Amino acid sequence: MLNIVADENIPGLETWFAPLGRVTRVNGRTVTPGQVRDADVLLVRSVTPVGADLLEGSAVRFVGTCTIGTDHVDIDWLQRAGIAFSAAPGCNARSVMEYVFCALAALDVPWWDKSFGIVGCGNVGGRLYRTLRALGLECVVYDPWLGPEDCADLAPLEQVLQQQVVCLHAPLVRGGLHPSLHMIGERELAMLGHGSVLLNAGRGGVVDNHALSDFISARPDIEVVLDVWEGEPSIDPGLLAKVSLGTPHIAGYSYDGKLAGTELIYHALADYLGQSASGPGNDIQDKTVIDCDLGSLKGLSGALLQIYDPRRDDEALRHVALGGDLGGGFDRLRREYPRRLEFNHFRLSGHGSVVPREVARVADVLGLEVGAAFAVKQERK
Ligand SMILES: NC(=O)C1=CN([C@@H]2O[C@H](COP(=O)(O)OP(=O)(O)OC[C@H]3O[C@@H](n4cnc5c(N)ncnc54)[C@H](O)[C@@H]3O)[C@@H](O)[C@H]2O)C=CC1
Ligand SMILES: O=C(O)C(=O)[C@H](O)COP(=O)(O)O
Repeated sequence: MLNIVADENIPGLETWFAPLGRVTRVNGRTVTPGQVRDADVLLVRSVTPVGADLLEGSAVRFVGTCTIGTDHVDIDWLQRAGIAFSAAPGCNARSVMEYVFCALAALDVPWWDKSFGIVGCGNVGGRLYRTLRALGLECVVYDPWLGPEDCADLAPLEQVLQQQVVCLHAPLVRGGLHPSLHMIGERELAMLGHGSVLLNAGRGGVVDNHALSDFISARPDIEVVLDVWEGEPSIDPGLLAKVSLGTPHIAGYSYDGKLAGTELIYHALADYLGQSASGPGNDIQDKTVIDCDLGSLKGLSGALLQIYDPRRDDEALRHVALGGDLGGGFDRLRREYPRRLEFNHFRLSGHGSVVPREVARVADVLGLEVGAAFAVKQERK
């Protein structure tokens, strides 16, 4: 029987993988070579460094990470060792995009009236870019691997950093032509415009956290939102104290996104094993009704917070920091993360009887259903 060793934080682990083999749960942060030596398959999330140190001499023939990011995996070594590898591209991209809008709503930023800069325009940044453009917002993109045929709004990094909201969605790349490690340092931070928002939901190391900490002290006009940090889970409590919103690397933690990661790796493993399998499906419920004010875009922004309010994650992280065990608390918050569903599981409804056409349009672009109780107001031209 196939021996599958897997991070215990993979949702739906037994439901999905038990039909393929015997599943042994391990702690992804502390898994040892001894625990994987006799495994055929290793399934991880982003907290497990995977390479020679863990797998040399093991029986592992397939590694799957149920995440978008792959910076924790030494893919070249796996290739040299003849070990098959799969990641889960795009699985939680919508979750991260929704985090961006909810974070802006939580900071009371009128996002429908801002210019945006995006660094890294792949599954996450690209989804955000297309949504912003569909909303009619100004948005420029820095991505050194893209050309004008991929994106009409490419711009130099300097220009991207001068927008009112700057969103970082680059992977952590340590070498090669375009390394991203500390690509946002003292010099780049100084390019941010007065009163702008800087949000990092890519990887902590893309921003020099030490430089960022000094920068925030000198520039209190900038709102910084950090979901990812250098040194996770033992992040800098001084930096946490300074940011406007700080969350424990959960931007991609919608239940849908996590489950999609599991599902993609399940199919990759089934393919590798030469099995055709449809899998067990998911148990995500139908629409929840949100009672809200849809009389204005500000009201719609408030409705987003009823779906997901990142201030709760921020408060929980600050609370564990006060307790003294920030590293342990950071991981515990992630392990015990509540089930958060994406926008398409909600129907906006509530007081008032008409919704301005613009609000209905924006809700639609964001993937939110407006309840039938509302008649969309036909504004006079
Ligand atoms: N906070 C969270 O919970 C999550 C964070 N992530 C992070 O976000 C990253 C991006 O995710 P996806 O868009 O799905 O990945 P992707 O691989 O689809 O796209 C990454 C994009 O970044 C670009 N890029 C590479 N080097 C760059 C550089 N030096 N400067 C600017 N752009 C660069 C690539 O050309 C590509 O277009 C992931 O690698 C992961 O590290 C992903 C999911 C959840
Ligand atoms: O998919 C990615 O890449 C992410 O950043 C994940 O949201 C990270 O989640 P964990 O693997 O750390 O649980």
